[in-house]
Amino acid sequence: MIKACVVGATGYTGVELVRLLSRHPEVVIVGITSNNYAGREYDDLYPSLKGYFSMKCDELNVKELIKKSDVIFTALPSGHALEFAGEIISSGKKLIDLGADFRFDDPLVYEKWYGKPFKLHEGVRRVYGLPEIYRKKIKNANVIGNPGCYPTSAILALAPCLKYGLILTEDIIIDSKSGVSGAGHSLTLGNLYAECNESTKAYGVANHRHTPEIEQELGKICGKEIKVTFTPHLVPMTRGILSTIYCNLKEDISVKEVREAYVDFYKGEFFVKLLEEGRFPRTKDTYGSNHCHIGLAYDEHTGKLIIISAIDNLMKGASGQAVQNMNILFDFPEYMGLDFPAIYP
Ligand SMILES: NC(=O)C1=CN([C@@H]2O[C@H](COP(=O)(O)OP(=O)(O)OC[C@H]3O[C@@H](n4cnc5c(N)ncnc54)[C@H](OP(=O)(O)O)[C@@H]3O)[C@@H](O)[C@H]2O)C=CC1
Ligand SMILES: CC(=O)N[C@@H](CCC(=O)OP(=O)(O)O)C(=O)O
Repeated sequence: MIKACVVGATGYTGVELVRLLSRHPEVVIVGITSNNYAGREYDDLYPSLKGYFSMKCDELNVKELIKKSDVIFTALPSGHALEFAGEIISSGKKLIDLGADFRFDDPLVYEKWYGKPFKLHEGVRRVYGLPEIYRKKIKNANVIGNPGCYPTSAILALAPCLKYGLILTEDIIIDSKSGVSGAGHSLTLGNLYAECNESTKAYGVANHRHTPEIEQELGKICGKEIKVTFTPHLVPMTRGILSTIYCNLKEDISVKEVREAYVDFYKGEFFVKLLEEGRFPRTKDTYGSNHCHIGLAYDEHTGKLIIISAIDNLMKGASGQAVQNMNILFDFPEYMGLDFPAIYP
């Protein structure tokens, strides 16, 4: 059994992590922290876990957490994990950060978009934690920068096309919709029921901070700099991300070849499912699961390839993916503790 701590256990991704880790056959949770609820019983705060997990929330004390754990998950607003990552790494323990602190190859990009100074600590072997692309590197890393939710949906959808050079790298448009849990549990006017129910809005238009993350990863896959148009939308549901992507298929490529490329790229991948021709993903089919569903269509009228992906933002978009990364780090089967379908309907 390995010992795990969750820092920021009372946020939406934190609760999802606790739900998953408390049922994981090879993990025991030895510490949980909260900012506002230190001293409170966890299953009092989250009755959904009554009978499964009970523990008092602690204030954050990094030294104490390091002493008792093998792996520390940080589910905090960006900027915090950077402050104590060095201490965790020098102790030989592993860090899986669900925020953005360790996602960027270029510190200047992180500093520009997240407004915090970046320093990479000595001994850090950092990796972008998208298992379907970086599995081998994840194995040897000690810090995992768990991907953002929108980037996970966009990168998994586009990776085969870019890897095999099937589309033009210009004019890629990513139109994404997210459920409100994507914004976390802090009180924000725009996320109140009366503001977002029966309403859909675009936000972060032409300047969302997931744009550079998506561009970094797509650029590495195809070996050249890439620019994308990315527009996120808030839709009135709790969980889920649906991304509809428009791109230009190269003239000599058939849609049959595209399908074959996806089948090949995701061969043996438990968590990524390519839907049959004519079928398209729905967030409902990934709700509560770690799966990503992908659908493909070719618009003969415009020559556009349309790729649609669906994930659960708290699962494949955050905590499920974090557990998948932990499984790789500790040599457990990748699907351990994640081997269940979506909740339907
Ligand atoms: N929600 C999502 O779908 C996704 C989120 N992420 C990223 O994961 C991270 C966590 O997100 P999410 O769970 O939604 O956020 P929440 O706002 O729901 O939770 C944040 C957690 O961090 C704690 N916290 C906040 N400020 C501090 C502080 N100064 N010191 C110590 N603890 C603090 C909170 O404690 P308290 O409860 O006491 O306030 C809470 O436990 C973020 O970086 C987010 O960007 C990534 C992918 C998807
Ligand atoms: C609906 C909603 O508000 N979603 C969040 C995505 C959160 C996230 O993944 O952000 P990080 O990159 O900071 O981890 C947003 O758009 O900011």
